[in-house]
Amino acid sequence: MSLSNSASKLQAIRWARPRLDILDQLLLPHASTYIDICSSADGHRAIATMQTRGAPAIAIVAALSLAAELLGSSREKVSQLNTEAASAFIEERLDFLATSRPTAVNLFDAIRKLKAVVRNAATNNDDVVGAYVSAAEAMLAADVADNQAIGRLGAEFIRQRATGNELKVLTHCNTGALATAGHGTALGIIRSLHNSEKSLDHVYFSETRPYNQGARLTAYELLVEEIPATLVCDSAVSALLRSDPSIRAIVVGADRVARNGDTANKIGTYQLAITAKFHGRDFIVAAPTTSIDLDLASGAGIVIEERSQDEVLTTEGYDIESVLSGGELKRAAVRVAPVGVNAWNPSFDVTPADLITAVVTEKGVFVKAEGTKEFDLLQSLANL
Ligand SMILES: CSC[C@H]1O[C@H](OP(=O)(O)O)[C@H](O)[C@@H]1O
Repeated sequence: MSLSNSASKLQAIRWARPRLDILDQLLLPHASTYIDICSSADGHRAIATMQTRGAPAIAIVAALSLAAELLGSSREKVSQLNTEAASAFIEERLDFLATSRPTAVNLFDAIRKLKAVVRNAATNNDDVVGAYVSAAEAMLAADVADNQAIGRLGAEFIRQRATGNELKVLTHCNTGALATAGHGTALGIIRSLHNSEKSLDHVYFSETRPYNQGARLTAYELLVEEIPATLVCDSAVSALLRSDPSIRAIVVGADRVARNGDTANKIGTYQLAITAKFHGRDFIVAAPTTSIDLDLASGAGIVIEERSQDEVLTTEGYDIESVLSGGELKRAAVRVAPVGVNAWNPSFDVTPADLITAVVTEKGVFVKAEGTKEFDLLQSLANL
C-alpha cells in the first residue's frame, strides 16, 4: 500500500507498505539521499542521530519503523505468537522507540495511541499486527492533513492582522516538510501564505545554531519552493526587526506545548519571543494537537534534551572540496572554540505563554483570554 504523503515538493518520509525510506537529513542540503528503515532499531538510530528530526516526523518514523519490522524481519516470529504475546512484543518495541529523544511529545502521544490500538485488538483477539500497521499509516496521512489546516488557519490569522503594504515574516529552525509528513507547521503557514494570492513578500529565517536546521534545511526547503527568503544569523534578529517594520510576525514550531501555552521549541525560540514582544510583533506558535501535552499544566516540567558540547565548540559543515568535486559527501566539523573551554548545549528552550500571541493548530487558532497571561488549551479544545 503506497500512501502519498507529500503536500510539497519535498518528502522526508516515504512509505510504501512494507517499505519505509527517509531522507537522510544529515546530508542535506548537499545530497538528497534516502535510506531504508527496516526495523524499530533502524528507526531509533535514525531519530537519535537526527537523520530524521522534527517533532511530528519523529513520531511518524518511529511508528512506521516498527510497522516495517512487523511486516518484514519480525513477521515470521510474530506470526507464531499468540495475540497476547504479539501485543507484548509490539509494546516492548514501542517502549524502546520512546527512548530515542525526550522532548517532542508527538512521539509519546503516538506510542500511547498505538498501544491502545494494539491492546484493543488483542482484547478482541483481532489481528494485532494489521491493526498496528493501519494505525501507523493513519498517522502519516493525518499529519499532512493537519499541517495543511495549520497552514490555512495560520495564513488567515497573519493576513488579518497584517498592517501596511508589505508582509514579511521570520521563522526559526526547520518546521517544514523535512520536519513532518508534508507541508510543515510554521513553514506550512509560510507555504500557505506564499501559495495564496502571493500575499507574502519575504521570509527571513535564522541559521539556528548549533545544529543549523535553518541554514541547512529551511534554506533548502525555501529554495526548492522558490519562496523569496533571506538567511540571518541568530544574533541578527533583533537588529533586523528594528530595521524592518514590515516583518509582522515571528512564526515557530513546537516540540511540546503545555496546557497553559508554555512552549518548548528549538533553542533560541525564547529570545525570539522576547525581541518580538519588545518590537511589538506577533509571536505565533504553529503546532498540531499531537504536539500539545494536556497532561502538563505548564512548561516547568518539560524535559529539555541536552546534546554534546562538541556541537557548540565546532561548526558542522561539509568537506566542500568533496562536495564540489562530486566526491563522497563528508560532514566536516571544524573546531572553533579552544580546547578546554566548557559549553552548554540544550537543544530546546521554553517560551512562556505570556510572550505568545497565538497557538495555531489544525483545530483552530487559540489566543489568551483578554487580560490573562496564559492559555487554557484544555478548555479551548473542549469548546470546539
Ligand atoms: C514541526 S518540527 C518541531 C520542532 O522540531 C525541531 O527540533 P529538532 O530539529 O531538534 O527535531 C524544532 O524544534 C522544530 O521547531
